[in-house]
Amino acid sequence: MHVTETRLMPSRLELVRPLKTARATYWERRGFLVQLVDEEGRVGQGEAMPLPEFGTEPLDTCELVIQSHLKALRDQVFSDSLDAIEEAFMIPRGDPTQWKGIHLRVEEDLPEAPAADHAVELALLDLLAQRLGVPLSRLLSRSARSEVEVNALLTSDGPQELAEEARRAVAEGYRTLKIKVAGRPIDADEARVRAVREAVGSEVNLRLDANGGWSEKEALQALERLSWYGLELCEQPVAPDDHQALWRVQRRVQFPLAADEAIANPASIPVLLGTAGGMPAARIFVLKPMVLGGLLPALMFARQAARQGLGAYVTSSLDGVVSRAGAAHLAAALPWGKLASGLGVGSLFKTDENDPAERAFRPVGGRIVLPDAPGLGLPK
Ligand SMILES: O=C(O)CCC(=O)c1ccccc1C(=O)O
Ligand SMILES: [Mg+2]
Repeated sequence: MHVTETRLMPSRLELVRPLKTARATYWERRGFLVQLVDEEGRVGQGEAMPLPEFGTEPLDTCELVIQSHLKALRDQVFSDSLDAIEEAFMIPRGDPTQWKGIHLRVEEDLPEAPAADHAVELALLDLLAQRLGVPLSRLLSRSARSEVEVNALLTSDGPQELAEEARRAVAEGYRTLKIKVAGRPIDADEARVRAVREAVGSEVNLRLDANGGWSEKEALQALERLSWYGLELCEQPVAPDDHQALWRVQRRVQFPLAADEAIANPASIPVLLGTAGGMPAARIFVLKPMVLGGLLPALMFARQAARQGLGAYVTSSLDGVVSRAGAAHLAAALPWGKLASGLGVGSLFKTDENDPAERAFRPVGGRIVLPDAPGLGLPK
């Protein structure tokens, strides 16, 4: 492919109402849209929405690194392959006269910037899949599924409102509900989880997310009490850097724990997966492409987890539709499709309901049916 033109535009999304997690409260999201144009006028799209509380770079670093990547890509010609895209983000070794393809990270002093890498990787993947005439999910895996199940993220605070929101989600067709917990007394969370379970009955999966907001002792107390209501899993019950605590809590509870914030640090991945010698610290991994630096690193992680007998699912990090589209294609390409993905956040933003891209990736009946068009399949 030949990148003849690059574009970078700021983007901003306002939430309908603030989203409170144990880690931060979000009112809006800011980031960048990237477009890459090839020699035949095709346009590949990518997006960065950094989430520094989850280990990505801040907004200003993100912009600088995207600019550096775009400069390195402009007027370059390279092979139409996933390998070429994967290699572009690695620091090349050895004799520079022997280097093949493109290299975006030649300068060692370019800061780590997973959200910036994500944006440029996604635009390259969209463009490559369009050039090859296949949906992005099929480019990632020949056995990709055509649709993905998603969870409903419930955002109310009080038990009654939460129960009402849960009822609406189940009536819409969602089979998995996700509730943010921690950052409040355990009694309050118990009242919330109980209200939801009573509202929706025993067949619906209830998934919790503590966003690292409990101490080990609190996590054990809370999860013992909340497990009474039947839990599918709990994301990140304890602090992200305490893998030992995660492992100890996992040994004490009957349902799987999912490592989310913990996997942002690449150095901890072998410990979490159990490939460093010990037991895995969690049974499931939450893959946020924005935090992991793109779809390809996330897919590698999922394949490694599957080899260890561990599960994985994809969630957005409260992103715009371009990122959510990419994450949906990744979810369809994961080795396991059993766990619902966290991609139904479009309705949390003040976006135009009739925007064709939002419509294409909005869950219907609790699932997203991927477009059949080449690339991301984002309508023009
Ligand atoms: O999983 C979902 O439904 C949406 C993603 C989500 O909950 C989230 C959104 C922004 C920041 C962190 C998280 C999280 O999973 O911890
Ligand atoms: Mg989470």
